[in-house]
Amino acid sequence: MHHNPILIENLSYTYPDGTQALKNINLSIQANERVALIGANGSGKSTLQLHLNGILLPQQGGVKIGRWQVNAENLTKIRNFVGLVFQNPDDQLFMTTVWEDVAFGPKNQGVRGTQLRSRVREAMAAVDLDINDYGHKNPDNLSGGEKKRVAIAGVLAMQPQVLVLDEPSAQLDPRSRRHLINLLQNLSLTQLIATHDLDLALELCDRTVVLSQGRVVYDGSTERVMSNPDFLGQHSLESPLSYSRPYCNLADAPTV
Ligand SMILES: Nc1ncnc2c1ncn2[C@@H]1O[C@H](COP(=O)(O)OP(=O)(O)OP(=O)(O)O)[C@@H](O)[C@H]1O
Repeated sequence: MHHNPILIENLSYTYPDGTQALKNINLSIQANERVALIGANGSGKSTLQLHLNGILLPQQGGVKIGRWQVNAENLTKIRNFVGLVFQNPDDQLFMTTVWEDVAFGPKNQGVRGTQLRSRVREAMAAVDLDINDYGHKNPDNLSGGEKKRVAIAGVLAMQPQVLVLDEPSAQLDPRSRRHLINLLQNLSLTQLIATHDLDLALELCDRTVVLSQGRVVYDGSTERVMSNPDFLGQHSLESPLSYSRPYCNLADAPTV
């Protein structure tokens, strides 16, 4: 039987202080789909993503990852299946060298020896970090964008089926951002990308889910929602640059 990699049904979540962060979320994502998750600050993007590898467990409703319900018993399977890249790489990097950090996940999965070394080498190459230049560095001493790339490499090294990214382009300079976009475009993995970078969403994702105050208020074509400034404005979002600047592509400008 075929299972979608992500299936969320009637999911609600309230933090201990009473903040209702998710309200009856329904979302189904197919294999190899790349979906953008957008919404203003506090709309619930991170809370939703934390449910996808069981850092938060459903209070009401359910989350299925492949064949498995997200619950305490299935956590190991879920975490091998879903790689989550946090918004802040400092929450993810804690070893004393970049090499050890990238190796941490696969080591935990029991990978050793040559296989481990090639996992680390390939994951670092994917994020364009030279293993000879960066392998021995202490992650604490890297720039924000470099840390982000190490965090992504650490997740890729576990060879997940689903990649969940929380604001992957934040802190990246334009060239690293471009590299990241190319990387994500070339990965044949199911991806859910929470982002404020709506141009990145437009470029990478045919489908966008918009959250507003804990609810899904849109699930459909990225082009369609991005070209609707009124709808975006109602949910405290701004049109991406590529739509708000009519002639950013000089070839489209009228000739006088
Ligand atoms: N640990 C927590 N305890 C209480 N409330 C929380 C906690 N974490 C988040 N919240 C609240 O839950 C709501 C959703 O927050 P969440 O971090 O999921 O939003 P977000 O869409 O990821 O925002 P951002 O774009 O700022 O990252 C917000 O109202 C937030 O204040």
